[in-house]
Amino acid sequence: MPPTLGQNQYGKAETRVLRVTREGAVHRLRDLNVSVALSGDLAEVHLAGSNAAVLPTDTMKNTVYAFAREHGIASPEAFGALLARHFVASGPAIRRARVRVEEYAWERVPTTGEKAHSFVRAGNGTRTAQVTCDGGECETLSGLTGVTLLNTTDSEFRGYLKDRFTTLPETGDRVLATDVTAVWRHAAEPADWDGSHAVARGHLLAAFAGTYSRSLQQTLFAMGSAVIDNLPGIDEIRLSLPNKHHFLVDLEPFGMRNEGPDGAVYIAADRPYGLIEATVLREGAEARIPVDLTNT
Ligand SMILES: O=c1[nH]c(=O)c2[nH]c(=O)[nH]c2[nH]1
Repeated sequence: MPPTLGQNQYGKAETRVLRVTREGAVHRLRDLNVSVALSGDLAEVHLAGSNAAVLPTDTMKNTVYAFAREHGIASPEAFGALLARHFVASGPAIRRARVRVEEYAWERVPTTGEKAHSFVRAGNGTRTAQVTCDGGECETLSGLTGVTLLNTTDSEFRGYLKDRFTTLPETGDRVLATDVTAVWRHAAEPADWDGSHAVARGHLLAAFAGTYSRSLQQTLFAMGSAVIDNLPGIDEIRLSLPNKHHFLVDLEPFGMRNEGPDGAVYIAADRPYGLIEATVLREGAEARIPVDLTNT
């Protein structure tokens, strides 16, 4: 029996687009990285070498730039939806279009006078969005990645299972640090995507800061719950939290005690790291965010 074709998709990955909007001397910008993936009835392309159903990926790239000029970029979600709706209708063979967007944030450099055209790249993570259109049905996911958080106290880890390979000492006071990747699903589309994202982000940060942590797992659930509890339009959130370990340095060889009310010195470990991942759902909601979406 000859081999058969399995799941396939194609598209243009990582089209970088900067949209500048000018209102006199006051400029605004949106800086995106857009990845398109189309799938459908594309067997003949792979099996017979017919390109009749293939919209070139080069055209997809051009469409991203042309849409940015023509429609502007209101938000990553709105721009992703414009593109996904366009591409899903691009040819009879295409059944599904998925558009992933990363947004790089810029802050204004404060300047004197009327001019407002200088920006500094904000270093607090990347906003993400994904719009998938299956025929006429579109679903939007929002999210963020690379938001680094750290608590210098209010974190303990003890009472865990121990076997003959366990060496980890129990601790009632440790550093808790992570790089947040989160993806959330909207049951109802917000009127203001940027506002909704800022509120969700704020609740994630506040819950990390405000939770007395007995484990990163517990903190994760508190962060996800804060979003579900405070944003009625969000039904599901998935979080991927690496445990960025900070171990107390052994300073005893130098006759020094490395703890006390005046602080301590930690090794900021790189690898390996714990990886804590979970989905938090509104009661009765369906789990639809793919488990590995937060890892790609
Ligand atoms: O918050 C934690 N959760 C774990 O599952 C775990 N495992 C571990 O070694 N340290 C930690 N910390």
